Amino acid sequence: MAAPTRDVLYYDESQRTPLTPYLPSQILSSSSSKPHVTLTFATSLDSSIALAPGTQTHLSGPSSKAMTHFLRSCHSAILIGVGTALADNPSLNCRLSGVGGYGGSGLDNQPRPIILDPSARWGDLEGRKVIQLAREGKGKAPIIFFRRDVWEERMGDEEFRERMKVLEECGGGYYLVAPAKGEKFAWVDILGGLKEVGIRSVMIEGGGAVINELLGPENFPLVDSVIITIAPTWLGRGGVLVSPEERRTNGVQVPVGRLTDVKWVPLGEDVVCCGRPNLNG
Ligand SMILES: NC(=O)C1=CN([C@@H]2O[C@H](COP(=O)(O)OP(=O)(O)OC[C@H]3O[C@@H](n4cnc5c(N)ncnc54)[C@H](O)[C@@H]3O)[C@@H](O)[C@H]2O)C=CC1
Ligand SMILES: Nc1nc(O)c(N)c(N[C@@H]2O[C@H](COP(=O)(O)O)[C@@H](O)[C@H]2O)n1
Repeated sequence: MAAPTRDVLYYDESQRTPLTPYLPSQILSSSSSKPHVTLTFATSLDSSIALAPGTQTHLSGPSSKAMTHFLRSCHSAILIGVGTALADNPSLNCRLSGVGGYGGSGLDNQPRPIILDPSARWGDLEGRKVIQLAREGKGKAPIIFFRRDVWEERMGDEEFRERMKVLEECGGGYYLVAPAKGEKFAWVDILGGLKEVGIRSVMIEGGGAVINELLGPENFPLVDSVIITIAPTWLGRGGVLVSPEERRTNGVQVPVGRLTDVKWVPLGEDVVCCGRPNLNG
């Protein structure tokens, strides 16, 4: 069945050009050990991505929302942490006119949702939008990254086996990783895993924990492009902050990171900041 028109987003051809230098190139060398990584999110003027932990806040205006969906159409996967999956119940598909399920054929240009859920917290798959959309042919089904030991233990449990069946029946799957620290995976392992399952480019959308990890000095070099929507609003204290851990050199506090090749693109009332990690700055 055709998608209702109100769901479909449009993003003008002329607005796409400024973003081109930050997008994954169509030809990625097979020798690259990781996919192209675009880190992207929407923030307030006081660096909050949500009003409070566990809640969803709409920051992007209509034009920057359409831009986000254009970005989704340019990547083979979208990745989020389970905190976002639980808080937002997101669709994680691309609702741009002309992509598969929204006027295009099959699942053309639909990204694969990836959820980092090391401890298997994301349950109730029947109630998840991403699962419904996969069944309706309007998006791909997710691949969940679990801790290997947690997955092995949980497979002893009937409810979890049923969950895996639901996932596989709608075309999704799972990938098992050994944690590097606590429940967390090393980002090189996550990106290596994505490459192994055939992902050539990934758009990492959040949430707070994921973004702050990637902005840290160890992981920032793994990021190829950063595309941030800044909305003209302050959310106030108590929100989900983008603020990576402080960094010290010889005991002196120094900036954590900086962008280079920067471009600012006004979109409606928002402004979009594009750049690449400045690894010398
Ligand atoms: N404004 C925006 O653009 C966005 C806002 N959000 C907001 O962010 C909030 C959610 O953020 P958080 O609670 O910080 O959750 P999160 O989405 O960053 O998920 C955190 C969880 O993901 C898993 N995880 C993270 N890094 C991992 C790693 N290296 N290895 C294995 N597992 C890992 C862990 O289980 C961790 O507890 C929500 O309120 C959501 O609405 C989320 C995405 C975008
Ligand atoms: N670009 C952007 N702007 C906002 O204002 C947001 N709150 C988000 N959140 C991210 O988008 C996901 C929701 O996606 P669907 O519309 O449900 O497909 C949400 O889970 C965050 O990752 N992004």
